Amino acid sequence: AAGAAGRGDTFSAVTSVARALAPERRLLALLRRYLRGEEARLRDLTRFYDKVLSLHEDSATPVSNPLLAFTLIKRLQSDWRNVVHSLEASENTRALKDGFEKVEQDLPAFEDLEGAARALMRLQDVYMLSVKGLTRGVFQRVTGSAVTDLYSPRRLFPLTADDCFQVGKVAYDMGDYYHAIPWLEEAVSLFRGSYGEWNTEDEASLEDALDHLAFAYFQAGNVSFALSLSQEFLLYSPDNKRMARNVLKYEKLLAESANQAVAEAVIQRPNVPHLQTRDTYEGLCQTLGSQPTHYQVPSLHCSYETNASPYLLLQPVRKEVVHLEPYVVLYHDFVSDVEAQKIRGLAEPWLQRSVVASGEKQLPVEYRISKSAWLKDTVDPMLVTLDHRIAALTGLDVQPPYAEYLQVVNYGIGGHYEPHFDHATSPTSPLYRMKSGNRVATFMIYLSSVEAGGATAFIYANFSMPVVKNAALFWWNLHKSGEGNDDTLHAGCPVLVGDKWVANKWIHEYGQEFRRRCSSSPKD
Ligand SMILES: O=C(O)CCC(=O)C(=O)O
Ligand SMILES: [Fe+2]
Repeated sequence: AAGAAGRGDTFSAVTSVARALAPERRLLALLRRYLRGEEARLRDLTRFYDKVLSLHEDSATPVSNPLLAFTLIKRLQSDWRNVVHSLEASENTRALKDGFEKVEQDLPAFEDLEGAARALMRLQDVYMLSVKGLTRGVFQRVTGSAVTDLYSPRRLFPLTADDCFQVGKVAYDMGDYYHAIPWLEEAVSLFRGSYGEWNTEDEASLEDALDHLAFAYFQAGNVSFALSLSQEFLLYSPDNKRMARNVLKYEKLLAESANQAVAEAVIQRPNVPHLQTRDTYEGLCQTLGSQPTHYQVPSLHCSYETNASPYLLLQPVRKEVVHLEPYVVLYHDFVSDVEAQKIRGLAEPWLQRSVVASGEKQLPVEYRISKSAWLKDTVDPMLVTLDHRIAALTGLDVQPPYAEYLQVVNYGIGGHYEPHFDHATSPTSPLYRMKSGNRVATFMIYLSSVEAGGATAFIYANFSMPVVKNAALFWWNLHKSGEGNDDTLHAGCPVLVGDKWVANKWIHEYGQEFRRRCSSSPKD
């Protein structure tokens, strides 16, 4: 089916995560059938066992009874053989495995596990969340001694030792010990607490977690932690030669450095090269909605926009000027709940992993985690109505090719769009293929609310807009001269909790000549 999540394509949109509930329900039905089968089998074995046992427990078992003698011989010659060689257990297992194979092509792939683990680490970084808290199922920011709940879930979903191990392992395998350490710490501490209990579904054990954590500490320059974790490992697996060699190596290193003062290595968060603006960006994501209000800036105001349009005179839209340079406005209740839901529904079957322009190509990237779909006006008459409304509000021509089709976006787990420009910054950009110039303006509609996170942050303009369901955000990307306005650098913050949907209408330069006068001053 169109839009069905392929393997490795589940984590990048919350809708596709939701779709993964279906195969799990099939697996549950399969396991229930298996358990019923095994219960029946064990009940029958228990019946046979009890029957034979009762014959033996009767001290006066009269072997002289020819009937009893016959059944004893029959049991030993035939019954026991049938019991021991019964195929039922393997038939039950076979059915379980065959059923699993049928579901298998619909299951998330390793890329999904990696993507979901990286999402947790991204949320941990951007919102300064405590890993210990996340493990317990809470979203807490810990700064010094202050603990703030960023979101209080109605029900806690704590993580297991093996869950934490898998997150840590994804970081570990990328050589990212900064993130590997806290997650493996949680894994070790949870595995210690339940030592001796084994869960069938677990991939890892206390030994695995100790092994990885010891090496991560060693890589991070903390030899004494690496040593004590390795020694603990040897308590459980004394015959492991590799670990015994590591212990000797760590002891030697510590003895050598005992005379010199060792500076405790402080491990740095891995740097993302394309994100120089990281600190500002993350600050804006954390302080959701830090836009100045009109009380602070008198020229920012609220009004009912009619724009002399007959359409808007009938139904004015409440307009809030959010920022002046660059000029950003928010139109409240631009769509209704029904319209927002309709647009999401129209797009859903066509959602594909979002791409970004990279040179002349379009590629999926780690810094944009979402799925999106393009909706032509011909898909539904409601989209034409929407275009008319955008045109009435902005005074711009949004007919193709002067504007792009509507791009509907659904964010994934920790989904985000790191700081970027909507307009092309290189003459070879695929955006110019429409031959109607650059993206002069963005009209972005919030089609959902979110529980936490997911604000739209304007980095250089230094404000962020929290998701306001049904509202639309408008801004000019280009100066009147046609030059890109660098102050429009903006981002979609990672979604902490929720299913975030937006729709973009990108309006191009051509066609607007008489609607927005040009100017040779780049400042306009
Ligand atoms: O989701 C957001 O808040 C921003 C989205 C955005 O900037 C984009 O899609 O170009
Ligand atoms: Fe954007």
